[in-house]
Amino acid sequence: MRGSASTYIKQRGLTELKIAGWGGPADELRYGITQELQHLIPRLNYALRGISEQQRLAIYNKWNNVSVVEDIDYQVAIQILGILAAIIFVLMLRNYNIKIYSQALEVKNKQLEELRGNLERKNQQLDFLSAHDPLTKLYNRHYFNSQYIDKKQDENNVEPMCLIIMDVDYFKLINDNFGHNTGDIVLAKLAELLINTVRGSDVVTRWGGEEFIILCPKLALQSACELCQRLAIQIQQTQFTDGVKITCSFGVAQREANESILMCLDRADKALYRAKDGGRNQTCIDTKAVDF
Ligand SMILES: Nc1nc2c(ncn2[C@@H]2O[C@H](COP(=O)(O)OP(=O)(O)OP(=O)(O)O)[C@@H](O)[C@H]2O)c(=O)[nH]1
Repeated sequence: MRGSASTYIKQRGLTELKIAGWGGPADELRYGITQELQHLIPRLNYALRGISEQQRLAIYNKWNNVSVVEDIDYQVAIQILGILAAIIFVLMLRNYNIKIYSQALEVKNKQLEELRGNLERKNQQLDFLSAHDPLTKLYNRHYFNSQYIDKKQDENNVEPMCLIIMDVDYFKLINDNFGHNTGDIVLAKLAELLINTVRGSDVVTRWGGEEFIILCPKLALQSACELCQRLAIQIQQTQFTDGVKITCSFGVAQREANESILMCLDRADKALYRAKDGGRNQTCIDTKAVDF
């Protein structure tokens, strides 16, 4: 078979054919024989054993023209290595880019977090400013209006509720005699005194320049008047600043059934007017609802 493959290769001119495998000269010499000639086998074997190694190689080379090429295709290996290196490089580049991007994202996130915190603080400040008076830190008129005047009140609420309007007497003189700054200090201290004296549930509002409203839920008229007395005494006893002493006038009204807070406030205001008219430093009460 080997002889015929070799002949076939020669006949066809397949001299460039490369066969991977092993078929070196160490191969034993073999022969094929037809059945009729079997009696020649012992003699042929004897003849084969008598062939020297050199002769064997000569026979082999004559009939076996297949050369063994131990060929490793370095070009393919280099190409594969190149592709692998390129893939590794691309992956490393991608990882590097992801790392840089993540770091930049982290910085941006931190900045965003700071901005969010600042915005939240600013919003809280804005919320506070929209509801409070900056000088006294009490609720402002806008807050009182939105919470108690504009909002529909619960008409079925039968709990007593009182409104007190308090105004500083002759406050203009304090400004005139001691200066506007001193006037501001007096107002801020007065606000502190009010907050420290009323109950936690009472709502103290700076209604205007030196005018304040105290909304007292679940408080009967008598108790509201007593609160005014307590406040009047404390205010008279307080040294506000630089020996400045003040007095205040109070108007009180208890909310009638189904009466709006605005109407009740109007009655309290009228009572305050009477207190001022009656000589100041006193409390006046309005007991009946007013028709508009
Ligand atoms: N310092 C200071 N003064 C203020 C402020 N708001 C209003 N005022 C002053 O408060 C004074 C109020 O004066 P008036 O309305 O005449 O009342 P009054 O002098 O208290 O007199 P009666 O209320 O009638 O007892 C004015 O001089 C205002 O300029 C403020 O925020 N700070």
